[in-house]
Amino acid sequence: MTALLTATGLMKSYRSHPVLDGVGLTVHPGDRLGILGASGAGKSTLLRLLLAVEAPDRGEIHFRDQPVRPGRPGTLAWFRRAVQLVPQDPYGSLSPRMTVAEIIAEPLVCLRVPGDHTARVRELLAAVDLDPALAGRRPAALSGGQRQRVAVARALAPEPQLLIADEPVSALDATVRVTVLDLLREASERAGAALVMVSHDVAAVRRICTSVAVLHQGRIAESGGVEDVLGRPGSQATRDLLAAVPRLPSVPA
Ligand SMILES: Nc1ncnc2c1ncn2[C@@H]1O[C@H](COP(=O)(O)OP(=O)(O)OP(=O)(O)O)[C@@H](O)[C@H]1O
Repeated sequence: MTALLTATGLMKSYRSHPVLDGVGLTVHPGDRLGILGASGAGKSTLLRLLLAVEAPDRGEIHFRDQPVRPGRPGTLAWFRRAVQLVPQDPYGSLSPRMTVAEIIAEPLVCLRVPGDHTARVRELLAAVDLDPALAGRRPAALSGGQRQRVAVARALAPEPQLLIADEPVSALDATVRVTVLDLLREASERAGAALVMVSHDVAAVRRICTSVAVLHQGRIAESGGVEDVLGRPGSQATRDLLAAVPRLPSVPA
């Protein structure tokens, strides 16, 4: 099967301090890959490279065999449509002046998708289990969980092939984390989009991901199927992460 996203030998240093040191990973259609790492492991840096907002010092990223490098505005329009971000903080990431409907339609407007987006917005509200009556509300009138559902709907709007989620539930109350995680899994599955989720939270990765790569001091310490890596950890980095995080209930059958 052709890979969706391939990263090989990614190196990145800031002021001669190496942050990523030869990172490689592959995402196939339908994968849900968790990138796990402690604070400072290089997760956010890797995410910026994968989103092509920053260039690696060395190494390459390909999306469906096409090279991806940040460059002149417009040159990556195809990639900007195919890969969408679900940001970490639903409080900071939604414009307070826009309505829910405007926020969800925003990528379609930015990507100059023609037509009236009302029907698509209604469909996306349903896809993330939000009441259509919320379409005219502004983010301040929503709960944290509802805001993150809006962020997921916005990311799904342009029918992406890959969602990249940056600690998508770390800013939410423990009580809504599980429902938003499950929603992310179900919505990405239904939309046929692969998922890469960056997290320090073993329980979140275990709950919704199919595979995992453990990032430690800028290198992949180990990677593989979620149950293989987290059930039989082969690195101290994974054992330390497992020791640090409380468990969430497992997914109902
Ligand atoms: N733009 C930058 N300039 C200088 N140093 C940076 C920059 N971005 C990241 N770093 C450094 O790179 C290292 C890894 O940071 P990064 O944010 O990628 O880790 P992380 O795994 O996402 O951590 P956290 O979970 O705490 O967000 C840190 O030591 C950080 O200080």
